[in-house]
Amino acid sequence: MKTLQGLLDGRELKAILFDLDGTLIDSVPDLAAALDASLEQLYYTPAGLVRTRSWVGNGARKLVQRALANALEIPENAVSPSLIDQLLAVFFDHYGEHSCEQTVLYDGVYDALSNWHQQGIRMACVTNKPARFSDPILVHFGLQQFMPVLVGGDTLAVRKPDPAPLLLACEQLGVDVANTVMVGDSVNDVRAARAAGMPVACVSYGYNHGAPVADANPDLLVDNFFDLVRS
Ligand SMILES: O=C(O)COP(=O)(O)O
Ligand SMILES: [Mg+2]
Repeated sequence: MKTLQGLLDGRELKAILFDLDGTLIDSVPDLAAALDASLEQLYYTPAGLVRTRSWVGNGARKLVQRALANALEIPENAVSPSLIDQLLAVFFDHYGEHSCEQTVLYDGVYDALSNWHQQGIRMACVTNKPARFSDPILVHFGLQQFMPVLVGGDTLAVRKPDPAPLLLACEQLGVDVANTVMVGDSVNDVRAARAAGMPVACVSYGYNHGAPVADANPDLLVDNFFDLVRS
């Protein structure tokens, strides 16, 4: 079986970058509740959990754009920016108030991060979720003590699949890209890692727009964090 260390061709594993939604936390119940409350407030039909799950992963603006395309039954690129801005503002209010109510850590995440931390592995969170929502979630679940660096979807002008957020995380951790591995749940994480020049492991249980993340050909695919530690 391949290992995280084994992905580095003999170079030492010094850092791991983690995606947030669908990798460390199951956030869709809170995202869907906030999205549906926002849609209803503006007199659109609510979207529900299953649809919301398939829309997460490209940041809050895209989530809202996809919800509007669905509600108005028009293509995503035909949704007007002013409608997106309007729903996004309402969504931010709802999600900001209720981001940690139904959200849970996936099994094994806390202990795995604690273990790697004890081994001296440096860790960062690189998510497309805006930083002001991601930070309180990391604090709520006690993960901030293991991950001193957070690069959110609005930290830079670009987001995953652009490699820049991953490169910034390495810089802030003070670790070379050559000693770093990305762990995510979607094709965006795989593309960003490839473009940054680092190997990528994926969890199979995440979101990935409703498609199996195996299709994106990660270097390692695991079903849970226990396997990621064991591997
Ligand atoms: O789309 C989002 O807001 C979150 O995406 P993530 O999977 O990069 O954490
Ligand atoms: Mg994700």
